[in-house]
Amino acid sequence: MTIATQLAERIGHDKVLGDAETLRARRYDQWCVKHLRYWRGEHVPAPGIVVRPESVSDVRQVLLFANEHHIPLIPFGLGSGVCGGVEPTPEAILLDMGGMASVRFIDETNLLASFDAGMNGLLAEETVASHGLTIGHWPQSIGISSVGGWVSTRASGQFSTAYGNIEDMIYAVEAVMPDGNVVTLGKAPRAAAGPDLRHLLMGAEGTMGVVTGVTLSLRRAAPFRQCSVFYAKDMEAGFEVQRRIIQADWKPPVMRQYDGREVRRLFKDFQRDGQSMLLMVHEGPRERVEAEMPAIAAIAAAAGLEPGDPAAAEQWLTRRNHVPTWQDMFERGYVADTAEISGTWTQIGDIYNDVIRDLNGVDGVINASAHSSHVYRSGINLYFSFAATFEDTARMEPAYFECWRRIMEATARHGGGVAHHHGAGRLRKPYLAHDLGAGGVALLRRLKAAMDPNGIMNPGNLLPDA
Ligand SMILES: Cc1cc2nc3c(=O)[nH]c(=O)nc-3n(C[C@H](O)[C@H](O)[C@H](O)COP(=O)(O)OP(=O)(O)OC[C@H]3O[C@@H](n4cnc5c(N)ncnc54)[C@H](O)[C@@H]3O)c2cc1C
Repeated sequence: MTIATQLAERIGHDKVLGDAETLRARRYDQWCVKHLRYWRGEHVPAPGIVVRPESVSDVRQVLLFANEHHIPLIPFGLGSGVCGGVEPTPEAILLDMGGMASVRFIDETNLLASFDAGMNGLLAEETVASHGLTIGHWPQSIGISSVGGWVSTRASGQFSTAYGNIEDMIYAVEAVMPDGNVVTLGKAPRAAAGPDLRHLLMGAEGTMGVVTGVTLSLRRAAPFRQCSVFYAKDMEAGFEVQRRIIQADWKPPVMRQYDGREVRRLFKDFQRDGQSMLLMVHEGPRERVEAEMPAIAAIAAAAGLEPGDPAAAEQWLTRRNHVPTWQDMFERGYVADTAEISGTWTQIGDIYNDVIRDLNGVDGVINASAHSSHVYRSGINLYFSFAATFEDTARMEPAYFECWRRIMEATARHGGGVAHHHGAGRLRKPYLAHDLGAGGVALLRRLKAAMDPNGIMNPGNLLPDA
C-alpha cells in the first residue's frame, strides 16, 4: 500500500492530495532564494504528498503514521515565512494547516479568543474587531499568515512597542507532539507551575510538534488615534530620542525611524535634506494620547529634533502592507531582501554603521539602508534592506548570501541579537549559535531529541547542521 493510501485510510481520501498542481504550490514559502532559483529555471523540489487535516484528531493520525514510518513531516501555515522554514523533499509529507481555520470562541469578558492554528491572521483580527476588540498583532503579512505560523515563528507586529510581540499575547497553545500526545499549554492569566512549556512551541518553526490551536489575549479597540513625525540629523540622534521616550515610560504603539535613504525611497514627498525621520502612531484613551503627544514633543525638542508633517505617518498607515513580489524585483534586474536584528541602546549605533558599511562593500550592491520599528526599554531592532544588481543572474544568489553573512556577523560582533522576528529557518541556522551560544544550541538539540526522537519534524530546519 502506498503512503497516500495508508494516510487516506486514516483520515479520508479528500484530505490527502497528490495532484501535480497542489504539490507544485507547496514547494516553498516566501524565502527569496527559493523564488530566485525557480525564476532562474532551477529545479525546486515539491513534497511527495500534501495532507490537509480538518481536526486535531486528523493531525494526530498523520503524526502517529509519520512517526511510526520515520517520514519527514513539514507543517505549513500560510507559507509567508521568509527564512526557508518550508523546504519539502519528495520523501516528505507536507501538513497544510489551512483546512483548520475556525474560530473556537471569543470571550468578551476575559478578553480571550481562540482559533484553529490555520486561521488567517487578518480574518482572526476582523472577527474580534466585529466585537470592538483587537488582537493588537499587526505583522506586515497579516493577510497572508496564520495564527499558528505566528506562534511557530515567534512573530512581531507593527504595533508591538505598546502591545508586545506574539509571546506577550499567547494565552494558551494546543499542539500535537510526534508521539501523538495532545497538549494544551497555558490555562491561567499567569502561572508559576514549573517552566513555561508554551515556549517549546514558540519559535520552534515546526521542529518540535504541530500547533493546532491558539488562544490569544485581546484588548479593547483603541478609541482614539493621532500621529506625529520628527526629523533627526542622523540615525544615532533619533535612537537617543527613542531611548528617552521609552525609558520615560511613554509607549506609542508604533515608533519607526527611517534613515535618509529610506526616507528618500519610501517618503518622497516628506524628505528633508537626507535627514532621518521618526514617525509615531499614538493610540488609546483620548486623555492618555493627549498627555503623551506634548510630553514626547518636548523630549524630541530638547534633543534637537524638528517636528514634521503627521501626514507622513498617515501615509505609512495606508501603504504599510504593500510589498512588491520577488519576481517583480528579479525582472527589474536585482535581488533584494530585508534582515531584522536587535541590539541594546549602546550597541545599536555601531551595528547600524558597520552593517551599512559592510553591505556597501559587497560587489553589485546598489542599496543598503535601514529603519527601526520595535522599541524596548533595553534597546531597539533594526530592519536592514539591501539590493544588488547583476547582468549575470547567476551572481545574484552568492551576493545574497554574502549580504546576509555580513549583516549577521556585524550584529554579532557588537553583541546584538541576529534575529528579531522572522525566525531562523534554513537561512539563519548557521548563525543560531550567535544568539543561543554553543551550550544553548546543544540544549536545543537535546530538547529536540527528547520531543522528536525519530527526527521527523521539519528536518533540516532551525538547528544548525551537526
Ligand atoms: C511581505 C511579508 C511581510 C512580513 N512581515 C512580517 C512582520 O511584520 N512580522 C513578522 O513577525 N513576520 C513577518 N513576515 C514573516 C511571516 O509572515 C511570519 O513569519 C509568519 O508568522 C509566518 O506565518 P505562516 O502561517 O505564513 O507560516 P509558514 O510560512 O507557513 O511557516 C513558518 C514556519 O512555521 C512552521 N509552522 C507553520 N504553521 C505551523 C503549525 N501550525 N505548527 C507547527 N509549525 C508550524 C513551518 O513549518 C515553518 O517552519 C512577513 C513575511 C512577508 C512575506
